[in-house]
Amino acid sequence: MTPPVVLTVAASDSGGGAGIAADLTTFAALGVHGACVVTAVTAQDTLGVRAVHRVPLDVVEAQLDAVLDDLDPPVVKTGVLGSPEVVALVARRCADRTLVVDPVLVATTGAVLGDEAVVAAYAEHLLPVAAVVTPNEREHAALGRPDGPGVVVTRGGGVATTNDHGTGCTYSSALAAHLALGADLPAATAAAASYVTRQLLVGRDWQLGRGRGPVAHVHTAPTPEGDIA
Ligand SMILES: Nc1ncnc2c1ncn2[C@@H]1O[C@H](COP(=O)(O)OP(=O)(O)OP(=O)(O)O)[C@@H](O)[C@H]1O
Ligand SMILES: Cc1ncc(COP(=O)(O)O)c(N)n1
Repeated sequence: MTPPVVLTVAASDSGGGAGIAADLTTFAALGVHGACVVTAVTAQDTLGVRAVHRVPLDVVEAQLDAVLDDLDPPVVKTGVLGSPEVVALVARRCADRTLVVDPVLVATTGAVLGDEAVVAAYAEHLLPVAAVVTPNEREHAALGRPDGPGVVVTRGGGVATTNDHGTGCTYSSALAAHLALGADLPAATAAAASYVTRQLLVGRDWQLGRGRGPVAHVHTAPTPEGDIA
C-alpha cells in the first residue's frame, strides 16, 4: 500500500540526534514516507551546537516548491526554521495542509535556535494556521502561552535517561505521522507519547557521544532470544 507523505521542514543535526535525522527515521519507523526541506545545517553533537549555517531563503523555497508540487504532502511538520522569513514562508505556503509546528527555540544542550524575531514571526504567521503546536514549557512561555485544542505543551516523562537528545523532534514527528495515518488529535498525541517512552527505554543504556545521547528514534530492542521485539 502506498504510504502517506509527511514533510518535515527543519534543520540537520550532524550528530544524528535531532532535527531532520530524528524526523525521517521516526517517519520510517511509523510507516509514512518522509520528505524534507532543510532550513539550516547545524554542526552539532551530543555536547552542543558549534555552528549554524542557514540555507538561503530562495533555496528553502525551491525545496518547498519541489515537494509541494510533486508529492503533495497532506501533513507538514516544522522544526528549526531559523529565520522570520522562513517562518512566514512556511505559513504562507502550507496553511492549507495539516500543520504540526514544533517551535524549537532552545536545544537540550542550551543553544538558542530561534531568536526574538523568530518568536514574533511564529506568533504572527505560523501559530494562527497550525493544527497542532508542541512547545515545551519554556517555548510556551516565550510564545506568550497560546491556548486552544491544538496547543500541546510537552513535559518530559517518566523514563530516567540522559539519552534524550531529539525527543521533542521524535514526539512531534510521531504525532504528525499518526495524523497522516488517520488518527485524530487525542489518539495521535497518545500514540506519540507512548512511542517516545518506548524509544527512550530502548536507548536508555546506549553510549553514544559524551553528552546527551540521542533517543533511539527507530530501533527496536532485541529480545534475549535475539529476535527483534
Ligand atoms: N523522560 C521521558 N520519559 C517519557 N517520555 C518522555 C520523556 N521525555 C520526553 N518524553 C515525551 O516526549 C515529549 C516531548 O519531550 P520534551 O518536552 O522533553 O521535548 P523537548 O525536546 O523539550 O521539545 P522541543 O523539541 O519542543 O524543544 C513529552 O511530552 C513526552 O511525551
Ligand atoms: C537541528 C535541531 N533541531 C532540533 C533540535 C532540538 O532538539 P533537542 O531539544 O533535543 O536539543 C536541535 N538540537 N537541533
